Amino acid sequence: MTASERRAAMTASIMEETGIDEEMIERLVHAFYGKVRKDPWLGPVFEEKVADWDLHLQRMCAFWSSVALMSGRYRGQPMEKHLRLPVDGRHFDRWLALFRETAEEVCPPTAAQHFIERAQQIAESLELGMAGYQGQLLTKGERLRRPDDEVHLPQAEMNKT
Ligand code: HEM
Repeated sequence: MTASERRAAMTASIMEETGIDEEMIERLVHAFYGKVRKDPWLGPVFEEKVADWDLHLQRMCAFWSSVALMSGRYRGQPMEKHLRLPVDGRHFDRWLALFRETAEEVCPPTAAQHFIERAQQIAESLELGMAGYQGQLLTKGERLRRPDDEVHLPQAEMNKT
């Protein structure tokens, strides 16, 4: 068996076990970013960076296909794209809450769980990487917290301070 045949076999077996296919990934990615764009914590951070939403959504479908189905469709450097964003652990919590909510709405339970577990692991590694970039070494379970004036806060949060 060649490497690409092995990969195809692996993808086929994950699809069979989880029920995930490219169409489900597309529905999940589109529904999730629909919520992200309306979210007061996350929406403005994305609007600032993403000029071409069709392209972003295509990349995110390829990314999730690679992560969830091991299809190898995505090639990129996600860490590099996040290091300088004005966010901290509060934004990651929000991102994960929206992702979990959407996965549970769009996917059957086994598939939702498959996506959520991977999202949690990647979110944790992005947060750790971002902390390192800010000069903070997080211990296990510790969260990245940055000064309020270095991150994007929703209007309601800013009024509290
Ligand atoms: C606080 C949470 C997050 C925020 C605010 C955020 C924001 C963004 C933004 C603004 C971009 C576009 C960057 C650009 O085009 O310059 C982006 C790209 C991306 N994000 Fe996130 N992100 C977050 C969490 C995550 C998580 C948890 C994952 C994975 C599970 C993820 C995966 C990606 C990927 C794969 C890209 C595309 C990189 C590329 O263009 O190749 N992000 N993100």
